[in-house]
Amino acid sequence: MTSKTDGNFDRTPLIAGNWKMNMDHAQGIALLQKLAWTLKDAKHDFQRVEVAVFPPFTDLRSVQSLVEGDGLQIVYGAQDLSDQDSGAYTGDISGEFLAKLDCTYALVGHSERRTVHHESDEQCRDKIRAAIRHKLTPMLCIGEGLDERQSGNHVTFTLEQLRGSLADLNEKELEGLVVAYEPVWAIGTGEVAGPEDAQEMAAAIREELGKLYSEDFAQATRILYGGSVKSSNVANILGGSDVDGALVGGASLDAEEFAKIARFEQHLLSN
Ligand SMILES: O=C[C@H](O)COP(=O)(O)O
Repeated sequence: MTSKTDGNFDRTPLIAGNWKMNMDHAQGIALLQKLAWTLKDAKHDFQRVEVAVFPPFTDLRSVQSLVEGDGLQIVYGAQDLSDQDSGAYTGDISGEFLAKLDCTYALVGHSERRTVHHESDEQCRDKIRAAIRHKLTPMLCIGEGLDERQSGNHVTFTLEQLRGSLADLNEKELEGLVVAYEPVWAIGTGEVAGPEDAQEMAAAIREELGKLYSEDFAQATRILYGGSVKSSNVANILGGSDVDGALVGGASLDAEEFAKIARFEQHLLSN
């Protein structure tokens, strides 16, 4: 096991920006251009720390053109996908369409999908299946609400979501899976789980993946933390040995701030 402070990572860290329902396609292009310039100026090594953005569906074609046209190393994904591939599903978006737009990732089961749209673990599992069918890497989001946290039931609750969302899926299909732990009470609220909380849950998730699959799979799977991550707290949060990156909401809408988050190593090394 290597530690982050000696300059080595067990897994390639991933800093992901979820724009949520912000940024039309013109704004999205301006944001992505600024992010790319800022990271280029900082000589960011994308092989060392991967950077991804999750724009709204309507931005994805423009994002694809910019990334391809300018040869950017930033990757991108969709905020959701349908569990179906085509047909009479008004308003839904097929993984097939997302694959045509060269998306790398698809978020599945973000807490805002689970709460606002009442998505169940079973639906999340079907969406993961759909992502896999179209060679999109699923980023499964799980995490407890305030009640579970306050009652001390947060680990049990979150691991149940993990098991429910992965039920019947095998290790081979899930290769590359990313899990994002997002305590709902810390999303967009300014409340941040402490580094110990993030590490506690990431370690529990990894242990559970080891039980469900193999130890190799568990060790290879990246586990991110999400919830009010900023440049001022990212280094602490990512200090935990099982926390492999961040899923960033609000702070990803500011190119300079998000670039600083992606450059978290600078903070780690100066600590
Ligand atoms: O997908 C991102 C998470 O919901 C975190 O959002 P936030 O950074 O605005 O709290």
